[in-house]
Amino acid sequence: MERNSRIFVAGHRGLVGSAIVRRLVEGGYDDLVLRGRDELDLTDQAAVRAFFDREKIDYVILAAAKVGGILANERFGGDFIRDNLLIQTNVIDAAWRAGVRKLLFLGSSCLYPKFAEQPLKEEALLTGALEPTNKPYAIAKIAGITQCQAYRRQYGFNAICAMPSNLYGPGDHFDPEGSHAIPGMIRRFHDAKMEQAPSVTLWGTGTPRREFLYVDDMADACLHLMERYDSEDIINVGPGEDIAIGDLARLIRRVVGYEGALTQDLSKPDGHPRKLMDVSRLFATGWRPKVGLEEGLNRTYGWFLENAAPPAPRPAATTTGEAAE
Ligand SMILES: NC(=O)C1=CN([C@@H]2O[C@H](COP(=O)(O)OP(=O)(O)OC[C@H]3O[C@@H](n4cnc5c(N)ncnc54)[C@H](OP(=O)(O)O)[C@@H]3O)[C@@H](O)[C@H]2O)C=CC1
Ligand SMILES: C[C@H]1O[C@H](OP(=O)(O)OP(=O)(O)OC[C@H]2O[C@@H](n3cnc4c(=O)[nH]c(N)nc43)[C@H](O)[C@@H]2O)[C@@H](O)[C@@H](O)C1=O
Repeated sequence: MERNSRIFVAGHRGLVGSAIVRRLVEGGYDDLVLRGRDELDLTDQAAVRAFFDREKIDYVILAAAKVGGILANERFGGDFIRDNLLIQTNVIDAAWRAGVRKLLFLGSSCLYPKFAEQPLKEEALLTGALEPTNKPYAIAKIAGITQCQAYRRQYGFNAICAMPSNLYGPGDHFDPEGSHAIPGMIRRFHDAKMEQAPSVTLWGTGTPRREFLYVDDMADACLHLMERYDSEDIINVGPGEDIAIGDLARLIRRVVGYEGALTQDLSKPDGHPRKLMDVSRLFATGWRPKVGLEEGLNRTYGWFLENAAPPAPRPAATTTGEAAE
């Protein structure tokens, strides 16, 4: 990608999209095309076609999608499959029709079978039953990968597909119910600290393991792949190490500075028992992550405090009716 290329970052306000914009600006790319959902609804095929006809885009990084944690995926599967099929089908097709030179599509490690051999090689895709909690989302994403591969074979369209591990960092969503594990736990430990609550509830058994990549490393990997990767084969993107959810919770408790107890809500789903990916294909291209989990959590909590923390609870009124000191 040349510094003056016209680059459309779809989903530029999201966790990944905003990190990609930061990384592009840092790299001196000065012709970024950014459209929020309010300006361009990517589920609207006519609007997407008209946008690509008008804007003469050179490169597309598709970081727009309907995304959420395990509970949101379990509860709103219709939204997840519909919106993701529409967004990706519209953008990939319109980009090809408009002569876009290269497009990056983002899958996810949760597309792999629930019980595939670990660490997960890219060849494991479609070799076994999916995890039920995010099957609608996973089926949509697998369709997106298949569309990219079919457009490369039939039309010579240079679309590549990355499979990110779980991601976290500045710009994440901290809603305690709909978010992913790290932002959800940061929010709950923070709220418990502010309210001096005696304990925090952990979803599920805490035994599943997850691989977490800091979002600025993800953004760096996206640019690396846009510059160096032109294969139809999917490519895993992650740090190549994972952590048990229970250990993650204790680490986040320390980062937030909460001193209460941990309880479990076994009514919440565990999801995949593990989905550690084999990242040797990525590492063979010379890329490595830079931000470890504890450092990433500290940076994320700092961003949360600056940008997303709810107002501190008002001190309880004293008997004289004035606020306590
Ligand atoms: N977060 C994670 O742990 C992982 C994410 N991924 C993938 O990375 C990509 C980005 O995810 P992430 O950044 O976390 O998601 P976010 O929810 O943070 O961002 C998604 C973005 O897509 C935009 N969007 C959603 N629907 C539409 C629409 N109809 N029209 C236009 N824009 C739309 C949102 O806009 P708005 O802000 O207006 O809602 C938002 O900016 C996705 O493809 C996801 O599948 C893969 C693995 C892990
Ligand atoms: C990212 C990727 O993968 C996602 O699936 P997931 O990895 O299972 O998502 P998750 O981060 O929400 O949960 C991870 C684990 O953590 C446990 N857990 C504990 N406490 C909280 C908690 O407070 N919130 C959440 N969300 N999970 C918690 C939770 O029970 C589960 O065992 C897809 O939805 C899909 O979005 C996708 O692409």
